[in-house]
Amino acid sequence: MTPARKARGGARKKAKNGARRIGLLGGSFNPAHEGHRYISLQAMRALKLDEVWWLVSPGNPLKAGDDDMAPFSARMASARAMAKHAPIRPTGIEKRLKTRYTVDTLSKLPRLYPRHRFIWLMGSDNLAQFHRWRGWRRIARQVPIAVVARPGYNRDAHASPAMSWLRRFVRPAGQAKNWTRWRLPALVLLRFRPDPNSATRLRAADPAWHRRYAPSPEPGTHHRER
Ligand SMILES: Nc1ncnc2c1ncn2[C@@H]1O[C@H](COP(=O)(O)OP(=O)(O)OP(=O)(O)O)[C@@H](O)[C@H]1O
Ligand SMILES: O=C(O)c1ccc[n+]([C@@H]2O[C@H](COP(=O)([O-])O)[C@@H](O)[C@H]2O)c1
Repeated sequence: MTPARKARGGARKKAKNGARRIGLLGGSFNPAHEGHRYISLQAMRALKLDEVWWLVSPGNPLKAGDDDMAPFSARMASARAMAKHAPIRPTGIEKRLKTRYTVDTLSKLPRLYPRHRFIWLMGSDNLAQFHRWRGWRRIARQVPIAVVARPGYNRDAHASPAMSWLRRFVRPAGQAKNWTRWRLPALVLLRFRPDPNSATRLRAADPAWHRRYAPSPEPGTHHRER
């Protein structure tokens, strides 16, 4: 091999090895909670990630019309507060890209971030209804998927229609750090200490939670004291 060719090969190798390893946690974050933070940090360790991106959804297609969905700005603000001082990046990229379906988001990301490698993270509640997502088999061919066990959902997830197809692609959790080398589809099941936090529970305790994140009024628009 000529020295120039060797150098080119070396550069290519470096680019591949230097790729950022990103976990994508899509969600409504209505609101963000400790469970999101906990599973993100645990997944970072288990999958040797550089960062976890929280894709704050402009609107989950399966939750369209839910009247307890807070405004995007409040959900985003709660995600920013919950992600503080952690290698977690809340992002409104789906709003910017105008994508609502995960399959569409995932087909755009590689062109925008050619030096990043992505793995999709989700709780087992989402695996239980994954067969209802648009193009779910295509999603499994786009990125590896890591499913995090969630109290109360694991049985349904394992018996789910999606799992009856995905089961043959399950990889051992002990090999989770090798996910960038997996042939797709590939699914890994991660078990951490079960985390009982849920946004449903938080909304039940404080339905007006989003008011805490309401934008402050423009100067001069607040009510005068009587
Ligand atoms: N405690 C948890 N354990 C495991 N996964 C979780 C947990 N909380 C949230 N997730 C996962 O994080 C992602 C985003 O979750 P989401 O924003 O819908 O929060 P949620 O608590 O599930 O909300 P809701 O109760 O409104 O359905 C989903 O993949 C969900 O499965
Ligand atoms: O693409 C779909 O058909 C689809 C259907 C349901 C949910 N999702 C995605 O799943 C993620 C979790 O949503 P949620 O509302 O359960 O937090 C979020 O990124 C949604 O956009 C995606």
